Amino acid sequence: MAKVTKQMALDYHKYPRPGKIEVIPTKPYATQADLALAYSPGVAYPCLEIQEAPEKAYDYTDKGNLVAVISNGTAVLGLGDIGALAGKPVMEGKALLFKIFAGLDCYDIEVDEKDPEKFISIVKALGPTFGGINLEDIKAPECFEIETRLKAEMDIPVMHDDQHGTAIISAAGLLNALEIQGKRIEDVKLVVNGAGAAAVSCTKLYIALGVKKENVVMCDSKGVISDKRTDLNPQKAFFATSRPLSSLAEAMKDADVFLGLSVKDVVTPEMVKSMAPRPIVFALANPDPEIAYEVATSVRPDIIMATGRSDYPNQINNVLGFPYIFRGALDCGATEINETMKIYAVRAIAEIAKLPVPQVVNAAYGRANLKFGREYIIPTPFDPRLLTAVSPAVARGAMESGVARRPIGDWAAYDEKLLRLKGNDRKFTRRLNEAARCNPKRVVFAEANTDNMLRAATIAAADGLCIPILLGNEEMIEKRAVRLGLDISGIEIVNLRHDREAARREKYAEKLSEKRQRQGENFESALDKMFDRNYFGMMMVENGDADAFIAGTRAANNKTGIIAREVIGMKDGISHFATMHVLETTKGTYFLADTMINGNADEETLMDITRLTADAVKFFAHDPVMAMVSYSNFGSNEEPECTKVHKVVERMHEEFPELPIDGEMQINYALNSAVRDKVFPFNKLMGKEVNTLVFPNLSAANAAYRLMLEMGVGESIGPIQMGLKKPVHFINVDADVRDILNLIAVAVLDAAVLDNKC
Ligand SMILES: NC(=O)C1=CN([C@@H]2O[C@H](COP(=O)(O)OP(=O)(O)OC[C@H]3O[C@@H](n4cnc5c(N)ncnc54)[C@H](OP(=O)(O)O)[C@@H]3O)[C@@H](O)[C@H]2O)C=CC1
Ligand SMILES: CC(=O)C(=O)O
Ligand SMILES: [Mg+2]
Repeated sequence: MAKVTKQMALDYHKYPRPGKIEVIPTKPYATQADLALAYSPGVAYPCLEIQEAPEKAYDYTDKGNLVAVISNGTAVLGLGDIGALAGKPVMEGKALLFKIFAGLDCYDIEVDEKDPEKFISIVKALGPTFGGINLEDIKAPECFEIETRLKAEMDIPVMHDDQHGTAIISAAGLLNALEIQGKRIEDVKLVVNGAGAAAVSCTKLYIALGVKKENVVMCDSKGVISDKRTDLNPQKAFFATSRPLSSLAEAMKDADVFLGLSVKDVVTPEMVKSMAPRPIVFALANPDPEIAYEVATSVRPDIIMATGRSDYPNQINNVLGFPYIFRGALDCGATEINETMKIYAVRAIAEIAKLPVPQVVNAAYGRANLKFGREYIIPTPFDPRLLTAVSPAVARGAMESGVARRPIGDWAAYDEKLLRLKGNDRKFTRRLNEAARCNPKRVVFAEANTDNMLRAATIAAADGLCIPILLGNEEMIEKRAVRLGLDISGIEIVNLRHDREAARREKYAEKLSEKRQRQGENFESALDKMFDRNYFGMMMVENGDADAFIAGTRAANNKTGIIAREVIGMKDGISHFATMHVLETTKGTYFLADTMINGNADEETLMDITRLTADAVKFFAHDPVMAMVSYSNFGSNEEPECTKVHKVVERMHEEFPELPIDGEMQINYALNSAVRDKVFPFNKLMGKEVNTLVFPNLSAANAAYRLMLEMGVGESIGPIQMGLKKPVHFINVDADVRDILNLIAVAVLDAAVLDNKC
């Protein structure tokens, strides 16, 4: 599982633009008429409708899909009172999670106000904007009063996630952990460390699920909460014990369950050793738990251990709950999030962990075999079933408890809606990365001495995406890593110019000269070439010492392309290689070729590009529907540039009659099937949506994909090399880390398919 360094986290937040979220319009805005509808004068009509009937805000605005994450920064993660502004990255993070996991729009709102009364009135005044309010990282005891008042005074669901989100997720984990450990909830002795927002709510929910209050001991920063203490607020006083316990260590003796929602490192190995047989330890302080996972599991092999971290098994983090809880609540117009809804959510989450784990989840966690048990008591945040299980459960809970203003009638249609939502978040890119992680391959980075390549290689290694081999001078690479704050320990570095590589250089030179003797290559000239990182790196792939090769941020692609032809060679029956870009847009996934290599493609070259593109689209498990793009339509212009495309279309129809391909055609006809089918009813793509565009030349293809990217079209993957015998890929000079990571995934998958293993 991925380990992150400080530098990786800072870079992630800073590049390519600061922060993690943006606002994207959902309606057309291109014309004067659009603007007259979006704003004045047209906008006045929905305003007046809403004035007359306020519930119409759910029809005419984003209110029903919009959540606010609101914090005053007084208890941010386990970092304490770091202030509203410093908490913003956490709140932006939650906004991102709302969007990607549940399709909910979300604004993060950091309020610089610690006075509960003033904070309440600020949040209350924001009510008209939102469909729900997620209070976050507000310290106890103020959070209790704040939440209680806002719930009572607002007509939309308000939930303090640190209290109830944590309670719901950890309760689901607890039910499953008890089942595995063979303990009954009514019998267990529970020790809770922390008596703040999260701890109080978790313990109350556990009691609602069956834990006996007299079996609970709670501690705060001053020690055991006993009935002798005079400094207790009402929430703490509720849990005060009469047992004569003076410390956490004493309380932990013979306890069945420990729940930590406090601060790091307050639990010792001795305390865990003293617990009852088959103990359960939830050490949930973030980012560092009350006791480290390795330490607790090493002293008690019979333990079930959970933390709030993603880099250990059993992550109990409220991300498993809040997106889906708010989704369900908003979709049925719930006025609140109540106990019934919470308990329904607990049971739904707990049940998912017992079902067989989908491959995408295993792949996301680099695991082959997640299975209900000691190291898997709770679903992982990447489990796509959470949305379709938890949101309907929450909505049913709302309806049964009578708080749903817009009850769901058609559950099948609701499931459909949720399934559609699941498909919206960079599906292609995610699947690509998940598939690559199934079978990570050895990837040579010829340009490990550039910042972005080194960053990408390090992330890919940590993420289990590939096994990087860095080409270059160890000292320089290590210095660069230190400067960038990257942890490259365990990553192989090959200094191809060093004496210790002499034997390998000679072996590769022999192979290359043998292969190319009839092109005038002798051993000496080949040996010279082995001092060049591109030759050496590609020879590693050719010789089986690596599975894939990546370069390009430094070298001109046409030069590396020539080397690739010499070293790797072309696929059978193909004379030209080419590149394709995949673009993920809000309209769907598109494949564009040739975006990078063939300057003036003649008919033969275009034929190769077209064949290769059809195969490459199939490689990505898509059915190609191909338009051959030009500035003329089906022979309407007889310029050589158009007839070239026309002839390729004819040849493709002859050679591949089953392949949906047509042209030449202008881009608007390619992308608008209704207009195309109306104007050219004879076209062979009738009723089909084109997903693959082959351009007549490099200028057009390159300009098209770059134009779309500059216009903010979304994620692009490429350039994906097509036509060489082995996975050798060249990235753009201006590639950022994300581009390189995507291309690594392509290269790994390419290598895995060559190996026939994935
Ligand atoms: N994994 C997850 O999903 C979640 C984890 N958390 C984590 O739980 C922790 C608490 O969060 P939250 O409840 O929001 O914060 P609060 O500020 O509301 O509560 C913190 C509590 O920890 C207690 N505490 C501090 N130091 C110690 C100590 N040495 N021994 C015992 N108790 C101590 C405080 O005691 P006192 O009352 O005396 O000040 C207080 O009761 C944080 O680390 C947070 O990251 C929170 C939510 C979700
Ligand atoms: C996860 C979370 O909300 C917290 O640690 O505060
Ligand atoms: Mg929190």
